[in-house]
Amino acid sequence: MKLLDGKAVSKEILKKVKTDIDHHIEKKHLGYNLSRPSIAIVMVGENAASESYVRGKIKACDKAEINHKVIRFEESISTFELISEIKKLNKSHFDGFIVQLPLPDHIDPNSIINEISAYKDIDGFHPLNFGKMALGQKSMRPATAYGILKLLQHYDIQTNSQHVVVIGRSNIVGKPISIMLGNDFEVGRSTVTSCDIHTPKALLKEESRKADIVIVAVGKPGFLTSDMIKEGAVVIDVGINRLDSGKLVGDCDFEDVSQKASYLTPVPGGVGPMTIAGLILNTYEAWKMKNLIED
Ligand SMILES: Nc1nc2c(c(=O)[nH]1)N[C@@H](CN(C=O)c1ccc(C(=O)N[C@@H](CCC(=O)O)C(=O)O)cc1)CN2
Ligand SMILES: [Mg+2]
Repeated sequence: MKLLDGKAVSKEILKKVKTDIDHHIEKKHLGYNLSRPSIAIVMVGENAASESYVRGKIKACDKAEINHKVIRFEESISTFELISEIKKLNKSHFDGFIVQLPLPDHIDPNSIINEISAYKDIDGFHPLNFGKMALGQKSMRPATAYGILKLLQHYDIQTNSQHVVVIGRSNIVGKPISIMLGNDFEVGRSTVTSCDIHTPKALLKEESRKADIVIVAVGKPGFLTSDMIKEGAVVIDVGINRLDSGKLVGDCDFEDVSQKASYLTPVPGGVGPMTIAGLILNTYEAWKMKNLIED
């Protein structure tokens, strides 16, 4: 079994984004002195896990030399007030921004995401970007799904004509990765089966045991076991679960699944860092779009 080292691949991507930005700035696109990209990260209330992920995003911005600002609001902010802050950010100098999820229970995330300018939506969650992504058009793409594609590509793992089983259908991971792998692109053209936590276990197992690639994103430690995969399957573990002991684990029974899988993402150090790489790639896209830089 080979580990898919998301930490190392992410590092490589950040380095490349930095040098690509340097290159555009040195070239003085259209005769202008371009400023480096700058982004804002909106955080509402307090959430220890979100704090940790945002620290990761800040570190990544520093590595790629992307300017960043964290904007914090009280847990008690109303939907209306938050939307008015989003409208300000839409008109701001920032090339892009995100609203860190989850939001407090009294705020419907869709009502916020729908207000973000699609041009500044570096999470790729706005319906316009999601729709473009689904249609196979150029767009900002949901970062985790984008990161997974980059990881598969880095390790030369074929997706063409492969049977992929995705377990989980969240808007931020399961749904977009199912669509992207089903699209008609080189990293795509898969036969995708979409399952979730409600799929009867016997049916799920019947499907997942046929899969060349299993992507699990259900948020349940130990959910995927070796009897649910075929020998040599590629397993992408999107789960990030903190046990009472403080240990971070994914959705796979790691020891068990590693006996049978050909490739497996560790947790931590697998998909998590690739999510951040996806965000940085989207930032670079948004910056190029704003400055009319073509590829
Ligand atoms: N606005 C968004 N909110 C959320 C997203 C998102 O893409 N946009 N995704 C997740 C959380 N997430 C990014 O925000 C995220 C999760 C995990 C990691 C990561 O690097 N994990 C590390 C471990 C980190 C730790 O020790 O706590 C790893 O797996 O190695 C990065 C980003 C939900 N919200
Ligand atoms: Mg097959």
